Amino acid sequence: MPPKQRKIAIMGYRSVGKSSLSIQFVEGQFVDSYDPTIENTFVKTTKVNNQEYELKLVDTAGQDEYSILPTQYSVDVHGYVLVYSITSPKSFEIIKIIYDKVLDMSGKIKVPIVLVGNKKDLPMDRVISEGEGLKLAALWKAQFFEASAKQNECVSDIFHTMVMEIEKANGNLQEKENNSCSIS
Ligand SMILES: Nc1nc2c(ncn2[C@@H]2O[C@H](COP(=O)(O)OP(=O)(O)OP(=O)(O)O)[C@@H](O)[C@H]2O)c(=O)[nH]1
Repeated sequence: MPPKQRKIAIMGYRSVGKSSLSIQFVEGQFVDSYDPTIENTFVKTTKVNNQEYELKLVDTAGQDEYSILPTQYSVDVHGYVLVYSITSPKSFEIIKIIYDKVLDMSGKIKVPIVLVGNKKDLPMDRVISEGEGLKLAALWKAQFFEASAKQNECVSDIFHTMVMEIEKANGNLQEKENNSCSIS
């Protein structure tokens, strides 16, 4: 069977680690420098539940409360990874605004979403508790992970779960992959 093609947009406030998560997943490395993204696309083939997928990741420019989402982010995007940093209260506020905008733009009541609290390798700087992330994800009925792009913790789980959420939304029920990262 040919790989199924799926497009995933990665969104969130500036500097939360959108590029780092994408690069860690696609290239298996972490670069400890900060280079603000304009927009980048990464492609990676991966297997989920014995099916090959060609994932196109759209690493977006960081959004803030004033950003107007380009309509291209609703065209043929199958799912959204919404990222905040556990070290940034602002990024947690902004992710709620982005969620509303994504839903508005899509015109649907539910779109496949995975919520990610990144930078969990910085416990001393933590300001957003796991419980707060979990509560927000429950409100959205979305899957939730805390992750570290730096330490490659739970990164591939994010994207595999995203694929399963997309399949679920398409009416293709999937068996849950065993994964120790999922918080519910
Ligand atoms: N400690 C730690 N630092 C991280 C992690 N992920 C990203 N960073 C750092 O945070 C900074 C921003 O990371 P980026 O991946 O560029 O963030 P971004 O969300 O793509 O930023 P924009 O392009 O401005 O939207 C960089 O200095 C990264 O090295 C992580 O999991 N842990």
